[in-house]
Amino acid sequence: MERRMVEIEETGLSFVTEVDLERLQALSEEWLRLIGEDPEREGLKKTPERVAKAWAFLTRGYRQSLEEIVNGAIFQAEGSEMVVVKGIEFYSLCEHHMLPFFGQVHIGYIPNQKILGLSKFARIVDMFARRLQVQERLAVQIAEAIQEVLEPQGVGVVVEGVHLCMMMRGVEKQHSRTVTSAMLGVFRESAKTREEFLDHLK
Ligand SMILES: Nc1nc2c(ncn2[C@@H]2O[C@H](COP(=O)(O)OP(=O)(O)OP(=O)(O)O)[C@@H](O)[C@H]2O)c(=O)[nH]1
Ligand SMILES: [Zn+2]
Repeated sequence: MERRMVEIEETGLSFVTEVDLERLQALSEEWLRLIGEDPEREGLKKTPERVAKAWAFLTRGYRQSLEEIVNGAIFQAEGSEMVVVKGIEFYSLCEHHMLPFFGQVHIGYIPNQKILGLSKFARIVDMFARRLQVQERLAVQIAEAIQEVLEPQGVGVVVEGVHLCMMMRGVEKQHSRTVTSAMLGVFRESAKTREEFLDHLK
């Protein structure tokens, strides 16, 4: 597959990513034919191009690295009080149906001399959400990334999500919500620490 760096305007953002846009575009055109549409009709003329760009954006997490995301925003800090960043919204795609699932991520950690720039938690969430995912792995990958970057005393991640594959098809359940979590270090070992974290989420 030919991959090269391309600049993409999408969702008000311009970003450079390595993706074969022409091939994605050709495949979306074929997809339109296969579902019984006419890719030549007025409304659909630019659709394959839009779809290719949208998918480049929705899967940009594959082409990002933790190092680039964190960008050195690690600071020395005294104290070992819990830090909680909650309600970080995410949009992801389930790997079984490639349909959206979305919701919120809550992160807590207890520093071990190093703290992270607050916006970087949201960037880490997006880096793993903008891929094909299962919600369980999303929680684990976020927790492990924070562990790797900060080596904290512990980290806890809770992900709450709703899955369109369960809403607009399949079992068609509109009100079920899925909660997954990953607890590392003291968040795993100490029930008290875990409780303190979960109390913050109430
Ligand atoms: N554990 C987990 N399962 C997921 C996630 N996203 C989607 N799924 C499930 O993946 C499963 C795939 O099941 P299959 O029986 O192979 O596929 P299907 O026939 O389309 O299943 P239905 O959705 O029940 O119609 C379904 O139960 C989905 O609900 C996720 O993030 N985590
Ligand atoms: Zn699914």
